Amino acid sequence: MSEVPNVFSKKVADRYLKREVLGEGTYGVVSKAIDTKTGQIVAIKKIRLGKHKEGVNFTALREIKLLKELKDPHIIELIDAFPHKGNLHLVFEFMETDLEAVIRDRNIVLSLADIKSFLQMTLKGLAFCHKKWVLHRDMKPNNLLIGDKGQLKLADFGLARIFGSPDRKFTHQVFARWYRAPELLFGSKQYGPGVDVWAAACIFAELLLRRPFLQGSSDIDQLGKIFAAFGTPKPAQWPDMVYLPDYVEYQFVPAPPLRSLFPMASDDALDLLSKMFTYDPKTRISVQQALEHRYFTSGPLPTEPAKLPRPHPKRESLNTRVSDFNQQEGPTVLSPPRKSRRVMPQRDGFEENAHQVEKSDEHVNDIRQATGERMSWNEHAPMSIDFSVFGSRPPPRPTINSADKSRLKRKLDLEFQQPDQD
Ligand SMILES: Nc1ncnc2c1ncn2[C@@H]1O[C@H](COP(=O)(O)OP(=O)(O)OP(=O)(O)O)[C@@H](O)[C@H]1O
Repeated sequence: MSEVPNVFSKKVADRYLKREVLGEGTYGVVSKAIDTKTGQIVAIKKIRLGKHKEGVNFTALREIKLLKELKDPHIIELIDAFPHKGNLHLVFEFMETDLEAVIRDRNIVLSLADIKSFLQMTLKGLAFCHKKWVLHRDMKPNNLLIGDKGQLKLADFGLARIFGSPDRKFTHQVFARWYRAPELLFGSKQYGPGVDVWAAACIFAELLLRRPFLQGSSDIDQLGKIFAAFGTPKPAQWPDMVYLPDYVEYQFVPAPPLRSLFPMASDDALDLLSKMFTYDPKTRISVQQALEHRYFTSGPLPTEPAKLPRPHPKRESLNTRVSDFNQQEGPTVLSPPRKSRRVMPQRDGFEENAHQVEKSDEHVNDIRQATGERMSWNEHAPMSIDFSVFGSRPPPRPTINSADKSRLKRKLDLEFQQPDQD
């Protein structure tokens, strides 16, 4: 802590002694603090009220009260909430690190049992909230906090509902897109718990690959990445898709075998993944069903939380993230006709991919070498495959013209510019 005198003595609401800033997220700055009433270390999130300048409305206050009552071993406890100098302060239990730090720490080897344990705790937290009819809507590894005994807890639960969908203009918010379900990307306004299941599946995939699985650079590109991985959905597979507000037709591409994307995963893991990544939210597995999947009872059993690997010191700058991840190439957006605009994943590269992926471990090692990945992981180490290595040449740039581009962007990003109505 560099400027101890300034921050150390700051007392908020006659109870909390604010310490250093831990970071800044979508809704505002988070600081470490001591609760003088209990002696407990806490994290205080100062919510910028922004559009809600007139104050937090009654509904928001009621929702916050509800969040305070959501108590579960896998949910971050909201200890207190109070207004201070025109900002709303939310006081949470303090957590040591988060899942993003675990995934990114290359000194950490994650065994299949560790991955199972992290996923199980994530799903347990979600199951508790879904039972209480609360959705998370912004699941991503940095919202999964990890305590000093290895316990994983979901953070930021319900905030999207209270304060509106996060404003994607914040740099760090681009990551949230990678975890968005296809129905959200197609503009669905009547989504349900399936959005959290999709996001949990992306996190499961990320634990296996040790890199974000579907790194779209725009909402259109995100759908392109999803379709490249699982095949373009046919209407029979997802009948409601064509009626979604922002539906655009994408060129059909077949799905490569799931095994080719996750060579190290067990059959049970792949089966669960495919059920969580089901396109139609109506047939997507629920969190409770996912928890009852045989993946969790077949060996290796989930590692006990206290025995899970944890990074040493945490807390890196939010700004380092973009450059850390190797962004994948975007899909090709074909020119109009407007109504039948099509977006297609990089087809050539992908066919090559499908051909190549009938592979052995030897092939996996080739890919590792091609991507410059470390070879030091042991047998249990998860691996990571970069889609882009399959295509030998970079895809052509999107040919969509700028007027159409801004129209499409407006359409697809609309919900981020307005607080949610629900
Ligand atoms: N309960 C907590 N205990 C310890 N650190 C926390 C806690 N909550 C948040 N932090 C840390 O504070 C910083 C900001 O967190 P915040 O949740 O506001 O944003 P974020 O998770 O980084 O991004 P986003 O808002 O996009 O989810 C992060 O470094 C986060 O790990």
